[in-house]
Amino acid sequence: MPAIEEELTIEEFLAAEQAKDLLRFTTAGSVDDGKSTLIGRLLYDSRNVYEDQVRAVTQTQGSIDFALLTDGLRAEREQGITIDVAYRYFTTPRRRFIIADTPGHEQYTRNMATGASTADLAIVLIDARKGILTQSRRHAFIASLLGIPHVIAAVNKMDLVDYSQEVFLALQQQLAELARELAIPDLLAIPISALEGDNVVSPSERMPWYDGPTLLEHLETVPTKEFTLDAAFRMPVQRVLRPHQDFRGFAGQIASGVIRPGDEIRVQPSGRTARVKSIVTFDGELELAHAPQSVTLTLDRELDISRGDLITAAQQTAEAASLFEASLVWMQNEPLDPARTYLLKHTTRTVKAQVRLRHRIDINTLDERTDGALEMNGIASVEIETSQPLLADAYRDNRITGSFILIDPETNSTAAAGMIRSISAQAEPLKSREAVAVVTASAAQMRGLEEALAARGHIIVTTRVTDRSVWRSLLQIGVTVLVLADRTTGPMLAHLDGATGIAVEPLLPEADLLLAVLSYSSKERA
Ligand SMILES: Nc1nc2c(ncn2[C@@H]2O[C@H](COP(=O)(O)OP(=O)(O)OP(=O)(O)O)[C@@H](O)[C@H]2O)c(=O)[nH]1
Repeated sequence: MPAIEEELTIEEFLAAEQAKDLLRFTTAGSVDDGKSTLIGRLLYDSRNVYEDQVRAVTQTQGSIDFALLTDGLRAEREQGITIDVAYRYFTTPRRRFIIADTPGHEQYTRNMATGASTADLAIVLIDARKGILTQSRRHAFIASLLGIPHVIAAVNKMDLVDYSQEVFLALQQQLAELARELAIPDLLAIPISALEGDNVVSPSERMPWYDGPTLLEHLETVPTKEFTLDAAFRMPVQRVLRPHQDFRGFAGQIASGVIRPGDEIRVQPSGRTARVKSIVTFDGELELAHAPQSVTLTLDRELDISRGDLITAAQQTAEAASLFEASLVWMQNEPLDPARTYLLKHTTRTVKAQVRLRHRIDINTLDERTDGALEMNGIASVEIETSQPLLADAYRDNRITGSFILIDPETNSTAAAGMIRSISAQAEPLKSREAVAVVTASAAQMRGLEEALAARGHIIVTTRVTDRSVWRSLLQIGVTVLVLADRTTGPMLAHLDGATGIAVEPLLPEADLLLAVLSYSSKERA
């Protein structure tokens, strides 16, 4: 551990640590490429291991087994972690780091997706003797799929190729091509020897031809906040706070962007705007807040805001959509079943979702395949339709409002991680009319449907199932009438169909709730 410098009190030391910025990174490599050795070397050379941990892995001849060091640390961390990713923390004078270390070679994709979902950077290990293998391509592909902005290709075991510049340059060129092919914006190749310590923390004397940064130097200086600060302001509302009559605040974690008192915001889905009056935190009011801080906003006017709403920059709003294209990384044993309804958790909301498989991606060749099922560790392009609209962005614009997880409603376990690729322009399965009347038995169902319709710009006339005369007259004046019926009221619709000349057109035939459009059949009109 780095020694606490004499002149600092413990409080000062902790405050200094907190003030340092944080880089999250993940590591990927094939078996025996040297991932454990590299992490051990990185922690040891940057003085982030305790002496007793070092003593335990020092061999009789005095050399340290770095892989064993990592495995020891890994075993300590693995207890109680359900998914197979160990998060390891270390710090240098310039930055704090969290490594999402993904051991286990079987469930690589799933683990990598879990570990990498919040990563700023991925280290892909390559054995200098073997070159770029199918697995290296796969790791780089997953990094690009997950939108990790920075990739280090650590060309390891340079000691076994005599620290050859030619070997490295050839690999560097192939890696640059791979980066172009996968649209990875920043890929840096670094020649290292994890075992000997070359270019990991200290520059290598055996590779004087290399004039780039060492691995740690690059980790310490690569930009981290570009996404969260440059992106449009987004804050999903977690709670509405109303401790007394005079205070009403909206609490949540800022997903992206910055906010200041006086900024104009918009609340979605209602679309209403207001200005930020104050930004309240435990430590007092702020003049500026940014992702990923948790804050409470107060506004200059009363707006009806509830949990699950999204506060955005007034002019840069998210899309309200219930139909979109996404990439999925499948994470559970049972393959995707398109006939089932899954739960979809997106920021602070959970809704029901239907998933249609477009094609799977062969992760080794990157080919698209329309045969076969989407199984554990598989990646696919899918179309998703949700029961209520999400307030979402494309993943490339926002990694938080652009991502979601699918939950298996039977087991409550995570079925898949998803990234929104595009929000469909045809997210308009309802007939576009100026007004829509909704007939429903329950207020709870009503609220969900109202939101969905409002988000699509419909005007809503509310009526009850029993108010037949009301919706019949609405039909007569040409208003689209939607009926949201459940299993008890559903049969009533079937009865309608034959007896009254009103056509019933189910919109979501598979859903638990029957959503149908009513119109007079042509027979009746004629
Ligand atoms: N010569 C040489 N050997 C290395 C280097 N890095 C790792 N090794 C050796 O390669 C073997 C595999 O290393 P590990 O660190 O266990 O590799 P790994 O299988 O990727 O690690 P995990 O999958 O994380 O367990 C070990 O025998 C290491 O000593 C290197 O830079 N040079």
